[in-house]
Amino acid sequence: MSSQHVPQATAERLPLYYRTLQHLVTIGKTRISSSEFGNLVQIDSTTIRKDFSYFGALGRKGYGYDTQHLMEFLRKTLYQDELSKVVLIGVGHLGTALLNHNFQKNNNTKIVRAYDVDPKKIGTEISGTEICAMDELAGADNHDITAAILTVPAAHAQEAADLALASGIRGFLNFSPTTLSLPSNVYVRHVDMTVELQALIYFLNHAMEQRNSQ
Ligand SMILES: NC(=O)c1ccc[n+]([C@@H]2O[C@H](COP(=O)([O-])OP(=O)(O)OC[C@H]3O[C@@H](n4cnc5c(N)ncnc54)[C@H](O)[C@@H]3O)[C@@H](O)[C@H]2O)c1
Repeated sequence: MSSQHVPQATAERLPLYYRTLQHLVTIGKTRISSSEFGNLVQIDSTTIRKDFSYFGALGRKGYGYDTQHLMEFLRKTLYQDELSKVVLIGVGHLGTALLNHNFQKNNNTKIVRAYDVDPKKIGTEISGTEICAMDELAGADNHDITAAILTVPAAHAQEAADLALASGIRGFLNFSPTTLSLPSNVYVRHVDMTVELQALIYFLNHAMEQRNSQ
């Protein structure tokens, strides 16, 4: 990313911008205004212009944004021109679904190995990805692995993360409903559909209350 400090909220919106631009390029739309783009991603155009301004002059007044140029810029910014290898830990219901999906629409991220403690699963494959024993994780050289996806029961998330950390992994996408205690140079993102749904329900009800009071 650019050397200028990019706020976390901006960085978190970039993948959505990138995915939308990929779609626009695919359908042959060559340029777009910030307000039109805002309608597509449901973010106000001021925020969009501010987000892009952190990266220099990406658009032109009166012209808008060149979709191909912006998409290529974001691809580099998001490191999508390199293959990111990840591992998955915990091959249960959720882990199996993620392995079957394996980022098929995104050629730049791949689950290269999975780990579990269940002897019945170890040594088998799901959609071509081998399931290895957890015991092998600590000894594995995972320095080329960008991140670990944690889909283990909450009670085992910390021990699984510690083993992954010992093997050199510095990024975690944690689906287990628990907080992890990890060094400050490790980056963790939590994914929780319950939290997302609660936020959605709150916003829906809040919007309804506001409409009723008008
Ligand atoms: N974030 C979300 O929105 C969301 C949604 C669904 C489930 N979850 C969470 O994801 C996790 C997995 O859910 P699930 O339904 O797939 O569970 P599951 O019980 O079907 O699968 C868990 C898997 O983890 C393995 N496992 C247990 N201990 C392990 C360890 N120490 N190391 C490696 N593997 C281990 C088990 O053998 C099993 O294969 C749970 O923590 C659940 O709460 C989160």
